[in-house]
Amino acid sequence: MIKAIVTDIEGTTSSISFVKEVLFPYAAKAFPGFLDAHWQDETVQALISAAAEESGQTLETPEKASALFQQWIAEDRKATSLKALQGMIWKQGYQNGDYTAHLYSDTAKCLKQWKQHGLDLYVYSSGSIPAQKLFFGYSDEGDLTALFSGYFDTTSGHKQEVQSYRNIQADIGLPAEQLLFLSDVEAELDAAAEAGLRTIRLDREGSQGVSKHQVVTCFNQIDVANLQERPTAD
Ligand SMILES: CSCCC(=O)C(=O)COP(=O)(O)O
Ligand SMILES: [Mg+2]
Repeated sequence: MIKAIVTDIEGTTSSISFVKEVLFPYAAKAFPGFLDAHWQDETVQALISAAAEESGQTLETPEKASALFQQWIAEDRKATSLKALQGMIWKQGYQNGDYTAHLYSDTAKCLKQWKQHGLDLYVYSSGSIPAQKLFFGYSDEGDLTALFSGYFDTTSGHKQEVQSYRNIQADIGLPAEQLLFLSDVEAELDAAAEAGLRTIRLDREGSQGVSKHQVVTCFNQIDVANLQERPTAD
């Protein structure tokens, strides 16, 4: 039996456009001011050092660092340092009421039903864990953080790598075949399946074509009461 669900955010619980057209531009615009104000903070400096190492650049001024992060945002780079800094910047936007996090109309209802059915719920996103908590804490449907038993980000590994799902499975502490991973990205689902997880692809627009995985267009189509485990290969 499936005992826990691990869900992606962008394209799965929530629209890609909210992330790309609201969150990313907000962070890009706020980066220069944020880095000016927090340049001496120990945590920020550690993240700048990580970004300098990853990029091979010397980031000795807030201006140089801002330029790099703005380039990475434009490229949708999933760098852990960028994601941590974005999370810090988005906090202010959520707290000011500049936006709430988009959820598809079925998301909150189904997450609540699945939880009520006895399933443990987890998030796995490239957004940092603090950013994920803000996302579900300030969602269109209010604070949903109580529904989740845990959160995973790129500190568990990148989403298209098999080892990331092995790490997550070990942290959750359930056999891989009792975990269901939901995502809109085929390569993420392939990696999760290779680690032994059950997978379902979300095709929210109904336009993504063929998949090796079960495909649904909304969470309502996932019948958790009848979800079979992935057969174990032996
Ligand atoms: C925590 S919301 C912002 C998500 C984000 O930064 C991102 O890059 C989207 O990644 P996902 O793994 O959810 O597709
Ligand atoms: Mg996604």
